[in-house]
Amino acid sequence: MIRVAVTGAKGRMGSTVVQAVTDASDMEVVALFDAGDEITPQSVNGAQVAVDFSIPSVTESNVHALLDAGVDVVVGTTGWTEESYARVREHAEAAGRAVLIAPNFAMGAVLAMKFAAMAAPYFESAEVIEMHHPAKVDAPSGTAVATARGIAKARAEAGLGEMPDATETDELGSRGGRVDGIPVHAVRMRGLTASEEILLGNVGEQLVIRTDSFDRVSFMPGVLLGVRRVIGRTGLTIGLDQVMGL
Ligand SMILES: NC(=O)C1=CN([C@@H]2O[C@H](COP(=O)(O)OP(=O)(O)OC[C@H]3O[C@@H](n4cnc5c(N)ncnc54)[C@H](OP(=O)(O)O)[C@@H]3O)[C@@H](O)[C@H]2O)C=CC1
Ligand SMILES: O=C(O)C1=N[C@H](C(=O)O)C[C@H](O)C1
Repeated sequence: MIRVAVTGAKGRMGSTVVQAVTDASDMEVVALFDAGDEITPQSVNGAQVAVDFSIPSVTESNVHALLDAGVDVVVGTTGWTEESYARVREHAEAAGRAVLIAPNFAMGAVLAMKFAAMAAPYFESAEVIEMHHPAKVDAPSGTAVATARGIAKARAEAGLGEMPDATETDELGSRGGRVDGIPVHAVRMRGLTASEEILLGNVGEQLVIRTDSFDRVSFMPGVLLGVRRVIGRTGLTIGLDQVMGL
């Protein structure tokens, strides 16, 4: 049995993870953490892997505390930067432990990011629209940032230049934010859970890649896969695709 701790255990995602781990035949929940609970070598209660779905402002410090407690970590919380990745990579390597950080654990979203990067070199224009429930505290979504970065990297490697855009005035920021030059638009709407549309355009054609999570159970197969695959690794892995052989 894999002994699992969950941080952010009372949250929307954390409580769904607790149920999924409880239902998995090869795992058991051994520790739960929420705001105010201290993560120590004692309080992790022998956990081998922790799953963090907390909040962007605390996720990095949770990961450092979990590594200090001798636990590998699977992270779904957003808000990571190149600098925080670097600090965690260094800590995990020094500790001989593993951290897997994934902006999205839903299979559809993981594949949509992959397909977008594959398609990007063949289209003049690319924009990302992410759509989420109104209780989400961060924008743009971690998934949209990762999608845009993947598109930008693929465009750069293919030698593509600036996208066509004649906009001269945009006082309201209507053209969206830019992630590595790719426009990203965020919608917050009652009724939604998590959706993303990637629009790619050429003269006379458009490709739309869309992924929808209608329920948080959609993230659970990926989270459980991450728990199983993080064991035995060392250092930092970014993206579920990296442990899926994609
Ligand atoms: N990678 C993926 O596939 C997915 C990622 N996410 C991301 O996961 C994160 C959580 O989302 P969601 O579950 O909707 O958010 P919630 O706000 O529902 O849950 C966050 C939980 O973390 C708790 N918390 C606050 N501080 C701490 C702390 N120091 N240590 C441990 N727990 C703490 C909160 O407690 P309190 O309310 O008392 O402050 C709350 O219970 C977000 O960043 C979201 O973007 C979401 C879905 C999928
Ligand atoms: O807050 C959410 O709900 C989600 N957050 C992640 C993100 O920011 O990409 C993953 C998914 O979109 C749901």
